[in-house]
Amino acid sequence: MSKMKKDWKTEKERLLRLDWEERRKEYRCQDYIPLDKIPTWREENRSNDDGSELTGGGGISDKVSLHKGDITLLEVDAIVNAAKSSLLGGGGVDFCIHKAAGTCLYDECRSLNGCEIGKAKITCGYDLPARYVIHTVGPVAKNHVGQTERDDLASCYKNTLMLMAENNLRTVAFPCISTGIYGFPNLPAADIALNTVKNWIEHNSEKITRVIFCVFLETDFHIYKDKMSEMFKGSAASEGNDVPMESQNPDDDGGNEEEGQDQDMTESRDLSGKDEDKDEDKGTDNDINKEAVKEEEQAPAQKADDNLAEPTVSMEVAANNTDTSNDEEMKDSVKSAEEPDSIPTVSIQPKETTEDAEKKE
Ligand SMILES: NC(=O)c1ccc[n+]([C@H]2O[C@H](COP(=O)([O-])OP(=O)(O)OC[C@H]3O[C@@H](n4cnc5c(N)ncnc54)[C@H](O)[C@@H]3O)[C@@H](O)[C@H]2O)c1
Repeated sequence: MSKMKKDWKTEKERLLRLDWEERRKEYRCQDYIPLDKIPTWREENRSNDDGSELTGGGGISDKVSLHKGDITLLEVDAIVNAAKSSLLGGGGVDFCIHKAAGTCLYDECRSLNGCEIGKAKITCGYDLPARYVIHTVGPVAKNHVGQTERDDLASCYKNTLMLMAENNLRTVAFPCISTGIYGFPNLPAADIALNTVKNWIEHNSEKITRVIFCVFLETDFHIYKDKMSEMFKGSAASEGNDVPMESQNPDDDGGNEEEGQDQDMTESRDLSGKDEDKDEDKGTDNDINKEAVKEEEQAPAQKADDNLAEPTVSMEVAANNTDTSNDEEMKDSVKSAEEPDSIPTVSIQPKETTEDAEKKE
């Protein structure tokens, strides 16, 4: 039975008025993960192997978590989408978020007129357990990481956190931005993510309760675990004097911020076309980062409501989705995801546009 088409503005207003209890009745998936089920780094790593108390990093280790799993299940103020510049959905985590949020997310994204690399834009979370989605566009690195790519990736994390603070949101989950299709090597990406977030929390700790690094690949889990163990090891006496995070990648400076650079949180690269080799979305989706996609585990099924079978969306399926720069195809692929157990693996004939539908009413 076709569902009544919801107007995203009305739906957004209604949902954002609800408290958590009422919101929970609206989640598409009932196996959501509440924040209190995600331990902080300190809670999870009470002591070192030799039993010594893990300290250092001051309050930061009480404000960050490492979580391996599907970001669409996390019940936080906002989850971050590694989006494409059109914001009209695609594959990977972008596909999973749109699929779990429903078509209102797509409709609101269309009203945003895209997003520049390194910048961030916010929408409602709709059917997700997260109240909001912050969409950010990472750099296309294709395994080439120059200063531009490092700065752009750092800007994704900084601008997302800025947007969180501007909207008085306090709990956020990040995927490993740009490390999938956009081909940013996992190690330097993790360095940049952890150092940028750490620097931001050090200057804004009263504005944030929790930052969750939500990894999906086993590779990333081990990279983040090692780096976070390093970052938060040390005596109380050296509080705030964390071990600097050097990339283990010899030819990478790890994106460590210059002293004082982290004061300017709104900085993102000037996109006036100065950077000829910047190749935003053209052909990027053909550069599927085969390594990352090969290792992908099955994304946990999104439990829709009872009468929908539990489609399993693997990164492979998501990654092989036809590029949906054509917004109608994306809309259809999200819509069909709401119908019983259909996961689009081929491009779908564009149906009527939103405007056509409205004309009919
Ligand atoms: N054909 C397409 O249009 C197409 C195909 C694949 C990906 N994409 C996406 O790729 C571009 C962004 O590249 P990217 O490397 O920043 O993102 P990405 O390719 O989605 O990978 C980013 C990270 O997210 C991880 N991930 C995947 N699913 C989940 C999940 N459910 N929960 C948590 N983490 C997850 C993934 O393993 C990787 O570590 C955008 O165009 C976006 O649409 C597009």
